[in-house]
Amino acid sequence: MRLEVKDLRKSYGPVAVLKGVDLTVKAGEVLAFLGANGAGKSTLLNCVSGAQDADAGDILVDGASLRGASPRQVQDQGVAIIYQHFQVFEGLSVADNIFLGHEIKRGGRVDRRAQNAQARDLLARLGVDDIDPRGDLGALGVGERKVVEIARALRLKPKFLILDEPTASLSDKEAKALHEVIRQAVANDGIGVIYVTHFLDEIPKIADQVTILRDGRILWTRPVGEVSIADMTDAISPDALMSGLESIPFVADGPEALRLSNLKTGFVGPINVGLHRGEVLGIYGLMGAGRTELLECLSGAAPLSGGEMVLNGEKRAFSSPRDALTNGVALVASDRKEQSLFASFSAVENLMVPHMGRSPMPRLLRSFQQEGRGFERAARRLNIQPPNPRLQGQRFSGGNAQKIMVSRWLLEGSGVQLLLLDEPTQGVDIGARHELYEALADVKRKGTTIIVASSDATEICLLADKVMVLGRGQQVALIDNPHDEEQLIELAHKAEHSAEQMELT
Ligand SMILES: Nc1ncnc2c1ncn2[C@@H]1O[C@H](COP(=O)(O)OP(=O)(O)OP(=O)(O)O)[C@@H](O)[C@H]1O
Repeated sequence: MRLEVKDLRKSYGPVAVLKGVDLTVKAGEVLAFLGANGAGKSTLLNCVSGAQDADAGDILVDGASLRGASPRQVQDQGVAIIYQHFQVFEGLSVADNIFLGHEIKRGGRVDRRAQNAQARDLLARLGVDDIDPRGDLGALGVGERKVVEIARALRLKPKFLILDEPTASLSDKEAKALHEVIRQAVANDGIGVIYVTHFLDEIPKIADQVTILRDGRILWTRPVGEVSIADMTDAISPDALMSGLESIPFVADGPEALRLSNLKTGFVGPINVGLHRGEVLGIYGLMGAGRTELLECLSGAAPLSGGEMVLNGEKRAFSSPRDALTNGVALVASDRKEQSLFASFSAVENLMVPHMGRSPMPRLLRSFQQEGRGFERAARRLNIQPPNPRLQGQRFSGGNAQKIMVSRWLLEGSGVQLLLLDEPTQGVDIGARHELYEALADVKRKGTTIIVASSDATEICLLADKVMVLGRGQQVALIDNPHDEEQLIELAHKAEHSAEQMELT
């Protein structure tokens, strides 16, 4: 049994994105599907899943064509897709999520007992026995939520499963558990998997074959045992700057730029930390630990409910992100397509957001030429594709949208003194990730204080001068010059676990 993509082509207006793609996945095989931001991966997945129509070519499952099929028909033909953005719902039980849209009914009513029993069996087949099908999905961590999505997909007994960046916001430990679940699914049911990721380290752990999509065409497909991480990096991003990635030493100079004393917001706190100009604080914790909530409070998007924040010697509590921005504090949110990117604004307008409210000149009189040059510089620096300043924000691929969001605050004259970044490299390809680290190092050198939250312990150790570990809203550790990734992972998991125990007792 095989899923075949044959000479698939797709253009958006005059821009050809897929230029004749051929791809084969066999039953019982995991194919890692890799490519730089904007290479066309999502476009291909959307054509396969029926979400978009290809212009030419074919998609075959066991010889039967899927061209022109609706997403429902594609699902009925045995192809399931799990998107990066979660499509499970809090407020519903795990079993209700698994059976959503396909409820088991008895006498016209949902048979919860049968659903719970079948959900338990499904999870057990994946080697998972610690998720209660009756429990609310809201109580689960992100790794477990992904497992629930996989169980839901497998309930329809697909022949092929497509996973789009499934580990994007998972800790290393959660990713490992998810790999095990996928391996079980492949071993039990012989399904074929297409696995899209930007984390090259996980490829040898999960994939059998590796395919590289570059610029709308397949560059090569090879067995995983025959390629190194360097081969993959080079194929994805030939110009990537891979050497010289080192932490930049930080020397405290002058008074503190930021002091948080017993700060509380929602379930988070008390938080205590002091930072200087040019110092980088990493916030490490599992999803749900309170990282985003803390950043939102500092950026004026969520209220401060206790303690205080002192910025450059003045006590502050921002009433809105705009208020924060006026005072030199900016946040790049993790869900940029939802929260930060203006979908209908052009790329250059998105980039110029920090300057808009401040420019004394009316919009029409501002220098388009200057803005264009700013965009050109940012596009060159982070390889924003396509480098078209007039393209609407919503037309950029996920990773390129992220590059635009971060670039906003890296431009000269953005006036930012405290830069808050939530998962800044999520969805960003290997080459651009390194460019982004370099760009942040520049910002740091110029004296901007940075707080960066990430679920990637390696990234935290590389960027941060100091790391705060959060677990269920509590500050569980503050470590200077972090270098031990395992220690961070252990601390975060332990904090989560002991909080769970405390709740149970
Ligand atoms: N609706 C659209 N209109 C115009 N161009 C589009 C549209 N959707 C995508 N594109 C362009 O198609 C190209 C491929 O995008 P796609 O999302 O498939 O890339 P990707 O490989 O999934 O990238 P990423 O790793 O960043 O998610 C990009 O250059 C993008 O700007």
